[in-house]
Amino acid sequence: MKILKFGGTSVGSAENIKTLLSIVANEKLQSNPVVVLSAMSGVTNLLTDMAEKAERGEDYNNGIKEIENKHFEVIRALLPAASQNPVFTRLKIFFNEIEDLLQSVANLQELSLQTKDQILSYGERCSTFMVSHIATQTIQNAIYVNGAEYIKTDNNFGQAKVNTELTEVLINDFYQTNNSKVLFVTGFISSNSAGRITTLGRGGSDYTAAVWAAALNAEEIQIWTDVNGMMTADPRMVKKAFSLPELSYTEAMELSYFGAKVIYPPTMIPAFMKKIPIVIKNTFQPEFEGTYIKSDAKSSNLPIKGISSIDQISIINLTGSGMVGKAGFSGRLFSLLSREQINVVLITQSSSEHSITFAVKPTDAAHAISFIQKEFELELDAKKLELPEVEGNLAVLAVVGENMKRTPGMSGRLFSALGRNGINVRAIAQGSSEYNISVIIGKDDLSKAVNAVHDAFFTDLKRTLNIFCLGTGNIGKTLFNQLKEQMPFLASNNDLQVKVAGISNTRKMIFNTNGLSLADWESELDTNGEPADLANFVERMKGLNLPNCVFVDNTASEAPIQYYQGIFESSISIVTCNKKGNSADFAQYKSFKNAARKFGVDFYYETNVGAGLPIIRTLKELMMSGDKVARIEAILSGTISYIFNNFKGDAGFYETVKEAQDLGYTEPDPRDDLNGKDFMRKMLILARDAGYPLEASDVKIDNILPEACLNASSVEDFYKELQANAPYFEDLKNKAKNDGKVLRYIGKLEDGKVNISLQMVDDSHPFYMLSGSDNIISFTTNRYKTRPLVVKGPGAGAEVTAAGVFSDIINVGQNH
Ligand SMILES: NC(=O)C1=CN([C@@H]2O[C@H](COP(=O)(O)OP(=O)(O)OC[C@H]3O[C@@H](n4cnc5c(N)ncnc54)[C@H](O)[C@@H]3O)[C@@H](O)[C@H]2O)C=CC1
Ligand SMILES: N[C@@H](CC=O)C(=O)O
Ligand code: NA
Repeated sequence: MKILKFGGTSVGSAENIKTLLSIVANEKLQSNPVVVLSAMSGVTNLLTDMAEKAERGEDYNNGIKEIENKHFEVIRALLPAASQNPVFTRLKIFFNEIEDLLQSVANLQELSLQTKDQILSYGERCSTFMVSHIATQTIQNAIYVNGAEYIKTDNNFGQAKVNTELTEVLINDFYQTNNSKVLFVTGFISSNSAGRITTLGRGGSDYTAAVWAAALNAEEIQIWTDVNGMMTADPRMVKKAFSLPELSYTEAMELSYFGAKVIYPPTMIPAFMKKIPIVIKNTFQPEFEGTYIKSDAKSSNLPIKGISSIDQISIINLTGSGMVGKAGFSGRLFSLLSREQINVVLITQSSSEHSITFAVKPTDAAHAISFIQKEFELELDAKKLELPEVEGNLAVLAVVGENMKRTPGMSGRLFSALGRNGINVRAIAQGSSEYNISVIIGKDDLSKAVNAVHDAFFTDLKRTLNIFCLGTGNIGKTLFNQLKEQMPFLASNNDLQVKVAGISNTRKMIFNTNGLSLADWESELDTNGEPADLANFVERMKGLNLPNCVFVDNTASEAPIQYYQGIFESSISIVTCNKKGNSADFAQYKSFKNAARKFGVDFYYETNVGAGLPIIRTLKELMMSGDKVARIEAILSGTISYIFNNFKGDAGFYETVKEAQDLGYTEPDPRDDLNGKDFMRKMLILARDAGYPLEASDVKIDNILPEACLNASSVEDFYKELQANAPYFEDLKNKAKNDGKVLRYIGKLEDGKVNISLQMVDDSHPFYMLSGSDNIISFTTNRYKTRPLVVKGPGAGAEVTAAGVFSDIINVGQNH
């Protein structure tokens, strides 16, 4: 025999009651279930509200009308007219009794807990009477049972304690003579030895179900609610939360203690004691298997079962020498708090015994402090104890699961997820059961923390990276295309989901925490974007406080650089192809590196040198393993490389530069390429990464342009000057050709000095053979001494650059 308990929403409307009855009818095919019902959703609140209004002498009549309508609407919808009258009549009697009670409350302007229980009891009585009567239409032998008559309690109105022995006898006696029937039992309500109504407190209908199940040794309790069982986290906070197929009783207890509102486990203890399995089912999706809570839950391979949280908590810190070595101190403290009915959520004590921290509900904090001040007055006066301090605006996050037991690395995983996301942990507690690790963090960080921790533990799910992208030009646009194309690949091969949470260019900006569509981000930005505002873009990114966050700078602008430091400080990683940051003054370059390290995030800029070619990471890996760079020789301007590779035969210089620009090789301002500045930036970044604290002014640059071209005040003028100076470039070309050589613009770092020079090289030079926008770099180091390490390939262009930015982003993802 099974106990089926339905919550408020399941009896909340005609439609839902129909579903409920079909579930009961289906169960009846196996055996007659005992059905426990709650009040219709909203009714208990209405009754409470009316009772309180009556006590204050306010008008409460609208409430009765509302309750009446709720029930009558269902009756009219589900019963044929001829069968409605007996139900109307009985409910009318109930409503009259409620009115009488409220009238006496109003007369006395006093609401005792006893009277309140009496008033609240009508919620379950009305719903259960109504549903049982409707049930008789389709279910044979359905009867109404006032559960208050069989659950006997003490006189603790509002939260009565069950007299188990007596209750079990009464339930069994009743059941013996009625087991051929389908019993519809009121949840939540009970009675004392004098027969007065009492109630079972929070989760009371679950309690009723558990008490009946224990008394009758039921084979299972089904809790029918409106969600898919117990989930790994609150689905309103964590979109990726999923339903758990099985949990142990302990895990269910731990998960529910902090937050998961599906059941209130203390009420299930009678069932736990008798090892009766509990299954949480969804009335609105009956085919869903549900979550099984049982003593022999199959051990799953999930590292944890879930993450629960409380978003409102305060902590109280007690410090002082008076505590050291005093065995009775914490005993006194916590018996005081328990005596005063202050619920302590979590406790930590440092091993020096110099301080105790405990967490309470914010509404209890002030009381706790004043009780402590009274209790420890002597110690406070003698300065053996400091005045207790309260800290508010905090939250608790707890990871829960029996698999954590004796598994090293669990707390490591928790804290590194929190650390990488810049979440400061105020206090920590781990039960010695090792089923639960709880941390106290800032309330504003809770959602970010729960999501980051969920990603860190449930690694079979796709981890989410939230990226905020600045720049939608040549590179930015190409990156979005690549991301769009590679999404399915990333999901299946890297378990990674990249969400573009914000985009800005110089005109407009837009945000979407669910991820902007990569198919139509452009029209989305145009039509729904707000005017761009860089400071605001950065502030909003920080304010959203999303987990696993990356700022991607695809501009050529100096403007974003001033925000890098603050972005790192907010524990947000940066990926950039923009060289302006790393090539400004050395102190700033250094401070970015330090900030990224200090705040535990990544700063990746592979495309600063040689676009997607693995140059920065090659150098970094050499340096990390202790190698020393003796010399770097390199061609690092894709634009100039392209020009020298194609400025041949009849080709004109001006036309070749134009081609390079059209192919997407040049900087937004092509003068930056031709005047050597872009090359200089790359050499400077390499030299710095190789350990030389150089400034831009330390780099000597051979100029390849005539004065007039260098001085051009606009790009348009620049191109005009290139045309006007055609003979100069023709001359250069012919000179090289006549000597059987090619033109090469080569950068060199040696003995800590950097220069970039125009050279004519013959076919014996390793840089002779290049084509397209090829870059080449050769590293001579302690280990690569006689033959250098060489990297060569296309060093400019939108596809290869965006690909480099893309792989930097993926690398950040791998570190999460
Ligand atoms: N083209 C190439 O082969 C390579 C380019 N790069 C770098 O890529 C970067 C981007 O180049 P392109 O895409 O060609 O430039 P672009 O001029 O096509 O696009 C730049 C984008 O940045 C936006 N932007 C500029 N300032 C901004 C600000 N303050 N706030 C918001 N948005 C702003 C612009 O609106 C535009 O959407 C440059 O830093 C360049 O050095 C790096 C390696 C190779
Ligand atoms: N404009 C640059 C592109 C890469 O940084 C170049 O030509 O090399
Ligand atoms: Na590179």
